[in-house]
Amino acid sequence: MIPPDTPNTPDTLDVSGVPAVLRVQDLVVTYGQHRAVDGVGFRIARGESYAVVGESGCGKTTLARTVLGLLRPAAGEVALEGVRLDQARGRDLRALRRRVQIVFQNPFAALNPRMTVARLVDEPLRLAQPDLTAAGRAEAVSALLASVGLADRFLGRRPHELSGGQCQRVAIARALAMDPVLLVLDEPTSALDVSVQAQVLNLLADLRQRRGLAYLLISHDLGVVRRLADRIGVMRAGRLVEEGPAQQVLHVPAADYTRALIAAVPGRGRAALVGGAEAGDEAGSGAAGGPAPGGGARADPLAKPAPATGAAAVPASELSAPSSIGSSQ
Ligand SMILES: Nc1ncnc2c1ncn2[C@@H]1O[C@H](COP(=O)(O)OP(=O)(O)OP(=O)(O)O)[C@@H](O)[C@H]1O
Repeated sequence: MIPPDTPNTPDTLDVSGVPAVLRVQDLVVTYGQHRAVDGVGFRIARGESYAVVGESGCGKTTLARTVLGLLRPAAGEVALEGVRLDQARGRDLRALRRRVQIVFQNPFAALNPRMTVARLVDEPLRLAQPDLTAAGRAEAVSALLASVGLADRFLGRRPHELSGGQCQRVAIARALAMDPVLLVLDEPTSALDVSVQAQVLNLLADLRQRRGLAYLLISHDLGVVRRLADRIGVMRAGRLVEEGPAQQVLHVPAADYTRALIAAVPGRGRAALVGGAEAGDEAGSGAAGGPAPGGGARADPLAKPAPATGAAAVPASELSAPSSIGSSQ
């Protein structure tokens, strides 16, 4: 058991007096001489959704991989519910890593094509609740699928027999099976058809409310950010250049760089960002589903292997076996 980071000064507590779900402080992550994350700090409270936005290469993925315990920082701290992830090793690290799950951009790539939906959701459940009987797990799988809007008739299907939106729902159910406190959402809708983007955004918004989950959202798409984020951190060249409540950052940005980012959102996307319902909603769903500015489909960046000379990767032996992070890449 790892002791909580010491001491819990008021500075490390959120407003409710409990440790923040995620606290990142003075974080530095390097690839050789290159500081991909350079002194970043922020915190996410229970049930809060925090978006990190910034152009390609600013360090969002590196930050996410470090929060997931896949990269070791060169300096600074990452704490989950007051427990230092950056200092954890072995079994403690694996236990902590289960508390943070990720939903990847491309749900097809994130699911083993040979497994049925039932097995895909059962797999992380076995890890999270090893004492559950087979009957208990079957019940739990059904309940998890129901929570993401999929009926039991999907249990026997494989990923190629599902739509993109259904695949993403299965990926979300897998993540939920680990009973996380924090979900990292890596461009969770940008590989999906526009018609289903809004549905998945609604599901994510709904799950957060129902389960009190916290989100770390990584996105190029300011329409998605507007829909899901309570607060926004704007990242540039490894640093946070602005942070604040979503409405404030999107409507009265303080930094020139943020203004430039918003100005770069083209046509409909910009309307979705600043205009509200009529501009970005999908069929009255209440979600902004505009296309990502510069955020078209791309390979899952979190899945890329760490280079031999790069940031310190956490050894494979310390990664928990098949989680929605592990086997899905
Ligand atoms: N494995 C690596 N080895 C060396 N340099 C890397 C590696 N991964 C990322 N970098 C560099 O670190 C910086 C941050 O990259 P990162 O992938 O974190 O950015 P990003 O904001 O997630 O970009 P994108 O939105 O395109 O995914 C970039 O300059 C990138 O070239």
